[in-house]
Amino acid sequence: MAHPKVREVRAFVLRGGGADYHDQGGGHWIDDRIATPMSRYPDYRDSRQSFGINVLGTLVVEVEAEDGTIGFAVTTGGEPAAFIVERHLARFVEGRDPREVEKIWDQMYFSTQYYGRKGLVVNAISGVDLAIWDLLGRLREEPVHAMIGGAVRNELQFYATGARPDLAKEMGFIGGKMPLRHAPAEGNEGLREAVDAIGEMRARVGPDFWLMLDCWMALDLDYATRLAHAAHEHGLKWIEEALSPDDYWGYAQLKRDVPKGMLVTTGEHEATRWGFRMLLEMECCDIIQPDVGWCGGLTELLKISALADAHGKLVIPHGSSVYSYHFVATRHNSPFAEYLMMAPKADEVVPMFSPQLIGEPVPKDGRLKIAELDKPGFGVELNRDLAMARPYAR
Ligand SMILES: C[C@H](O)[C@H](O)CC(=O)C(=O)O
Ligand SMILES: [Mg+2]
Repeated sequence: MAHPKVREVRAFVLRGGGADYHDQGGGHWIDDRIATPMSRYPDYRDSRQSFGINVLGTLVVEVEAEDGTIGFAVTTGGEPAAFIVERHLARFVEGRDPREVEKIWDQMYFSTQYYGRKGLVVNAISGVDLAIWDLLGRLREEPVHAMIGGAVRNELQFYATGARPDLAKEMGFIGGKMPLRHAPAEGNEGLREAVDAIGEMRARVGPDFWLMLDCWMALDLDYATRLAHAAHEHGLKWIEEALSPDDYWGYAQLKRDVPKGMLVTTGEHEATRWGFRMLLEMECCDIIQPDVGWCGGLTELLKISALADAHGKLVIPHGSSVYSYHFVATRHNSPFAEYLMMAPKADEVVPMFSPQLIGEPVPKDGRLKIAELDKPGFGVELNRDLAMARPYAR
């Protein structure tokens, strides 16, 4: 059957929120004091922007077919990722049938393996892969979830990440994940403050609401274990990304040492089936949290998810808005999704990738009907009123 080939791949850079959700203005909870691996340096403790968390900005990838249909995706990676897309990856997509997602992915990954494998390069690959899936959906007039097996439920349920799990509860979410503010360099006093903050939040949300803690790679094994035990009395459901993503051994030990009933989660900074194989085979966690815009795209997430399923583990993707929702709809081992509270005070539900996407669905009462995803591709449009640069146009 004839199918339009890809005419051109284009990579743009955009600033200000959106897919680079850490690129927010002043006063946003996400740039408040949050524990990070850089917290060991007092100069970089108060704001993650101080050490450059938002230097990259958003990457927009467009893939245009010969008939003029354009698929697109947004992720992080900014200008360096735009270079990789235009000057390296585009050659494996242009002139190709977009249905060859496997071959294209394979060629993008193995041609960059000598300088890639994780991080920025796989981030760039993810952007191209998602844009191809969006293009395929538009060409076939099918939502992405229908092309990857179809929805297994009628609606998605969400937990919310943000500074105010108490408000998330009022908004109908099934749980709230709060950021950890203090890192090991701040000593036992910081640990006590962290546990008190969890206790205070528990008092506000009551005994049954899921309460989780995001540690953004800030801890060492000893501190994470002590924190987990101290937080257990406040019914902490899971401790997330406690350690460096490279410390598989530490995660395996932490999972053995946390109090019974507390879950260990990680994986938002992990990539590809090979990275997740380490987490799964070494029994590092209970839930893996790949970010579809960083882990290798949807083509790779499907493999990661099958691997997790075979290990009896849940896949709850990190953030990623519609790019996650279409996936979560289709997998029994993804029973709920994350919603990142992008309102500066975490006090209202706003589109996660605002202002970059138009028509981005948001949870209502902590839920989203799959019918809202029933549009071609990922079902969103790019806000073309925003200033986009194409630094590496060919
Ligand atoms: C709140 C966390 O520090 C981070 O910004 C987001 C994240 O890790 C998550 O949503 O999970
Ligand atoms: Mg996290």
